[in-house]
Formats: sequence, C-alpha cells, structure tokens
Amino acid sequence: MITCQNVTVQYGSMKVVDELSLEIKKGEFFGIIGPNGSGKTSLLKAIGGGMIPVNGEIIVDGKSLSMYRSKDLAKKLAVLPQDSETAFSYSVWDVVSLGRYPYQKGWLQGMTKQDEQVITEALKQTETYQFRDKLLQQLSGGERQRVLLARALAQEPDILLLDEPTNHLDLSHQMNLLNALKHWAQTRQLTVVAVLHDLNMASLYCDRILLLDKGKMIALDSPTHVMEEGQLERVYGVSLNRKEHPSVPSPLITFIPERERENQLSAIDRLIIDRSPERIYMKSDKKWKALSSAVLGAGFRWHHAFVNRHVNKDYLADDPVTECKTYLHENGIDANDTLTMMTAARLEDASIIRSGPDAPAILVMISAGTSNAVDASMAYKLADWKTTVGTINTWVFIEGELPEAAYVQALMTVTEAKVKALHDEGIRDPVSGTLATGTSTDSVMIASAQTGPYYEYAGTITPVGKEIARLVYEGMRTTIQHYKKRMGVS
Ligand SMILES: Nc1ncnc2c1ncn2[C@@H]1O[C@H](COP(=O)(O)OP(=O)(O)OP(=O)(O)O)[C@@H](O)[C@H]1O
Repeated sequence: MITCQNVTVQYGSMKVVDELSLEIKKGEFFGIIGPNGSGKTSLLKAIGGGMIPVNGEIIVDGKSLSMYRSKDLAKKLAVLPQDSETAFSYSVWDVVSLGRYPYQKGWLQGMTKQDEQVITEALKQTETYQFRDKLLQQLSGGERQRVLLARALAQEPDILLLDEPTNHLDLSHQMNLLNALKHWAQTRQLTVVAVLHDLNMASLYCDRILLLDKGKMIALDSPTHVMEEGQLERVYGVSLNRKEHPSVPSPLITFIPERERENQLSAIDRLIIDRSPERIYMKSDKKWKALSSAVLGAGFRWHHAFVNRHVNKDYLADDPVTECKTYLHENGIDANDTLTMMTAARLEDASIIRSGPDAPAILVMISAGTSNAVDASMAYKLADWKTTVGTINTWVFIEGELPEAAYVQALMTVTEAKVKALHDEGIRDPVSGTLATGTSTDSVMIASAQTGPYYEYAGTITPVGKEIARLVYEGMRTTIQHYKKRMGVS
C-alpha cells in the first residue's frame, strides 16, 4: 500500500533519510523508532507529502505521491504532526471541521449532515466531544493532541501518519489511543504509521518496527526481532535489558541507570549478620536481586534484608503471610523489603560460610532439621500434612551479575549439592526407610548483588557453580552433623 523506493530526504546538503526502501501493508500498525535526529519525522513527512525526496519515489496505492492532487491525498492520508499547532482562537468543533475540507466541493459550501456526523463521531472516538464549544487555547496539551487526532480522523483516511502521538498524553489516554489505533487497523484496515519514542509501547502495539539511525535502516521486522538488546544498545548508546512481558508475547525493554558509585567494600562484606536462636537476620545498604520460595518476597524481587525465622514445630497460622508481617513489624523490621523464611529447625545448628579467597565471592547460609526428611521418589506415599516440620532453608549470596537463566542453574546446583550431602550423611525418609532427598518443606534463595563479575552460567561446570556446590555440600553436612549431635544420633 505504501512503497518507498530508494528514498533520500535532504535539508540543504545534509542527507537525513538515506536511500530507504520499504513497504508498508494495508491495515498494518507500523512503528518507526530511533534516536533523536535519526530521520523519523523527515521520513514521515516525506510519506505524507510534506517533504519531497531528492531521490527515489514514494508510491501510495499504486500511484506516485507526486501525482496526487492535494485534496485526493488528504482523503487517503491524514497526518498528526509532532508539534501542536497554534490555531488557538478556533473552537474545537471548527478545528475538527477542517478535517472535512477535502470533501467539500466549492468554497462556500456548508457542512452536510454527513460531515457533521463524521465530525461528531471523531470527537467521540477521541473523547473530546465535551470540549466541542471550547477554544483550543482553553485545553491542556493532551486534550489538544486528542482534538488534532479527531481532525485527522475526520478526514476518514486509509492511512494515518502519527508523529509521537502519545506525547502529552497521560498513561490511560496513551493506552486508549494505541488500543483504538490497533482496533481500527484490525477492523477497518486503517494503515497506521507512527513515530514512537517509547520502545515498550512500540513493542506492544506494532506489527512491524523500523529502527532508524542516521537516516539509515538498521532493522525492519517484528518487535521480537528488532528489540534485540545489543542492537538497541549500539543505536541508542545506553545499557539496557530485554525481558519478556509477563502476560503478552512481546519483549520489554528496561534501562539500566549509571551505577551508583560503588562502595569500596564488596557487597558480601556489606551484609550485616545478626544471629540468634530466634532468627538469622542479614541486612545491607545495598539491594540484592533474589529468586526464592520464601514466605515473604518469593519469586524474583530486590531486597535489602533477609530473615530466617525459627518457629516452633507446632506453628500454625491461618494466614502465615500476615502473621509473618506482624512478627517483622513487632521486631522493627520493614516487611515490604525483607525476604522472610521460616523453619522449625534450630538455628544454633545453622552454618554461615564464605568462599575462599581465590574462588568467586559467595556466602551461604543453611539451616536444617531432618525430622520430616523425605525421599522425593516416595513422597506420593506420604500424607499431605505432617506436623513434624524440619525444613532445610538455603541462602546463597553471589557477588556478581547473573542473568535469570544463571539463577535457575544455581538453583539446580544447590539442589544437587543438598541431595548429595543428605545422602552422605545417611539421612533417611522415616516412612519409606530409603535415602532422603530433602525435607517436605524446604525453601531456597539465590541472591546476586548484580554488580561485580558477570556470570553467564552457574551450573557445576562453571567456577561459580563449583563454589556454590562446594559450600552448600559442606555447609549442609556441617549443619546436619550439628543437628545429629544435638539429637544424640550418629
Ligand atoms: N527544517 C530543518 N532544517 C534543517 N535541518 C533539519 C530540519 N529539520 C530537521 N533537521 C535535521 O534533520 C535531522 C533529522 O531530523 P528529524 O526531525 O527527521 O529526526 P527525528 O528522528 O524525528 O528526531 P526526534 O526524535 O528528535 O524527533 C536532524 O539532524 C535535524 O537536526
């Protein structure tokens, strides 16, 4: 529907769009992204007929743009420019009426009933109908933006060109506008070409995205392919992370601010450890990114503080989360920011050990009781609930930067080392009599400071994985030996 063939746009001798060739399909939501000055607006202006390329050709619906009469082009294509115009002394109704100009036959011909219907519909679609008698100057920036969109819609175009349409709009109006554009593209085959600065909005709404840099095409593809971390970092010159959107299959881009000037002490040395029979409490002035199955703060979360709380074997609360928050509150600990686990195991037996000087910097905490030890392969034979709670809680703090996949590998490494330690300590499932692989209520946390060396993987083949495995294995054995000694078993 729109074809650009070797299009070059210049200001004086400066090329701002450089030999660009592309096709935009009917009914497509097409995004243009790129840094400031990369030529997005210039390309949009050229497609809208507002700038004439010095080279190449733009074809709209099989006809060269240069062959269109201006009224015919205005019926086909409407533009929402970047800067709000300053025709402030017009009423909103009059501004939107201008959108009907291409349909008027003579100078003095008034509005037809149909024109009025189209204007009313455009005002309603953009939620500006209530402003129809107001002057443009009486509206806010975002309301004016929506009136100008209504004017573009009043042209009843097949193609809508929008330059940063969400500028000035609050979150709900941004979403409303983009949802409406997407809906019109899908239901009315409206072709939407939008310059967008917000990469996540572009990722969520566009069928395809053109990434421009210095007037050249860097990529033109679906959001999944264009939103490639390295490519965006090169073009925008910033550090960023790509994640997956939690509920739709679109990439999400998050930016990484320049790091705070790092304290001379390592993140592990900055952990203050407060240990008593009632709890093991670690806190830091620095936040750690943790993946855990904790009672409070489970999943991936950032935390300043960590609590491993001892509870009695007969602990029972209808709502352990609320009970846990109350406990923290009563002890002057901020519940919002504190990862919290519980264990019936005695904390006197717990091990807190640190890696050696030549290994990756890691701190491990393990508390363990094994009265409810279980062999996972026999667990289906057990009753759902046993009152004897032991629980092995394992914390691993890693001084380094880990991608999320490495957290999962670290989790496997911890589990493997734990199972081997239980095996070598001869811990058995009291019901089946077979060797235990854990207890029935174990919990685990992997935390990384996200500063320091980058560890792409954390399986047992890697130096960081080897050290995690060694510390967890040794710490687990020591803790279990303390437990056995106190219980008087060998
Ligand atoms: N009227 C003009 N005269 C001369 N140079 C211009 C003019 N308008 C834009 N330019 C230059 O052309 C280049 C491309 O500008 P353009 O507005 O197309 O970029 P953009 O990608 O839309 O940028 P932004 O994200 O800042 O809106 C820039 O270097 C800009 O300075």
